Amino acid sequence: MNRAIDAAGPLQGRLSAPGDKSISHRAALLAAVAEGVTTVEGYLFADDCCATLNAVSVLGARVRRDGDRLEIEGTGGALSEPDRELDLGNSGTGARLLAGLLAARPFETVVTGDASLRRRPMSRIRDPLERMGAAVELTPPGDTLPMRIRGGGLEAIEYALPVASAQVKSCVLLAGLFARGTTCVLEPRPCRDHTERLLAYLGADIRVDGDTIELEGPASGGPRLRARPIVVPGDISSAAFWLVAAAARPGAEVTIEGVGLNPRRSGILDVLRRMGAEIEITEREAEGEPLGDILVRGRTLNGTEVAGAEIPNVIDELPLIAAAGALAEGRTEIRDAEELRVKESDRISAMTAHLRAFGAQVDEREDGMSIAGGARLQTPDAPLPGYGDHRIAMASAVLAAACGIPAEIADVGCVDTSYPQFWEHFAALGGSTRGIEVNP
Ligand SMILES: O=C(O)C1=C[C@@H](OP(=O)(O)O)[C@@H](O)[C@H](O)C1
Ligand SMILES: C=C(OP(=O)(O)O)C(=O)O
Repeated sequence: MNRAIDAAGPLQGRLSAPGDKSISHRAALLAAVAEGVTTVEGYLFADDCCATLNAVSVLGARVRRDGDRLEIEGTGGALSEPDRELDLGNSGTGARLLAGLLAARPFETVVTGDASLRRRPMSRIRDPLERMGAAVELTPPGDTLPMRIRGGGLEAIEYALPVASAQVKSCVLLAGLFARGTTCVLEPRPCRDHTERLLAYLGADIRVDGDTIELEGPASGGPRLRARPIVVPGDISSAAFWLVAAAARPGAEVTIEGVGLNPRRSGILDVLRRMGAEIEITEREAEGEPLGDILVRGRTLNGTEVAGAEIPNVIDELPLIAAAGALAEGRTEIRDAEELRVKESDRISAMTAHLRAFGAQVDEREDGMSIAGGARLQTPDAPLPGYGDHRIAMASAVLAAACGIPAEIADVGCVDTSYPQFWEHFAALGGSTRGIEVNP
């Protein structure tokens, strides 16, 4: 299915962001090894997080869904041997975090995923898990999925992350929950800390001091995570689509309610403010992760630079920041973002191609791109490929909405990976889009 975005006026209105994808994965995984029944409100029922739920239920956690509410009866750590391969679909987070839990179990599991996930690098989790004592076999030649893990008998390690990746950090911590001794992880740059927060909330013995995280393994037997209710905030990475669509278009005014404002995730607000966006935040009372409503009024934006320590904070918003750069006056530089090349698609080359199709001038670099703003954007000559990558498809839809010109995005099914209500929300804010059946 393709999607046509019609020319329309500036977006207006308010809506609630869907549940946070990163926190939903962690809620499912930690509840599965906790003692007792965890209730989860606001879980993201999108393809990625449903794949994680499915995996934990195959591993013996009891999962019940009642409307938007989820109940997960934990195994207390004793995940059971699965009777089939675990397919994490498109989800890097699901596959890499789950591997941390499987590394602790004395049986063999095969973890696989869709064609995109089977291209993504997995040696980054194999290396620390093997040092802890698990046997992890990846598929040659690229050390990718399918991955065969045989775990058990883990020893804690001290691990300096070679890449600033919250997935690798979390994988090591989840294994460390079951390892003998104190697991210590050092981050080269701050990346999202939802795992640390949730572990602390569920009673793990975890300490964070600057760039160092220490986690105690079980004193005896299993971990002592105790089920407690989890409320998942709205996903700032999903809210960001509307924030950018509104910020870059004079006349737009959009409020996104209930958005998670974890300081390691909210860099998109800093970037947009640097570009001149008008943003007002109303914080809300919340336990756990900080939360608030975000109001954005549209203006003409200016270019900016995004690099260094800011990159992990905005890693999933970079396609959108590139789109904002094409809409801004002046130059936008994105550097130190080579990780984008190993996401669901090569997001540097995908966004370069899309922005050029809209008429923007872009220099592609190995670790980012340089975008000359101020170009007169136009309708692309042909439907833009979605590259099977939800963020690319949605960022390009937003670019069309923000400049008010028609465009067609191909194969938009990938949007369900993280944001199944995306088109509905687009319409709720006054956008006009149409599904187009494409004959095979
Ligand atoms: O831990 C997480 O939930 C995530 C970490 C990031 O990946 P990396 O750890 O590969 O940087 C991010 O891109 C992904 O969407 C979610
Ligand atoms: C990179 C992403 O997710 P994952 O790594 O979990 O596939 C994303 O959602 O942009």
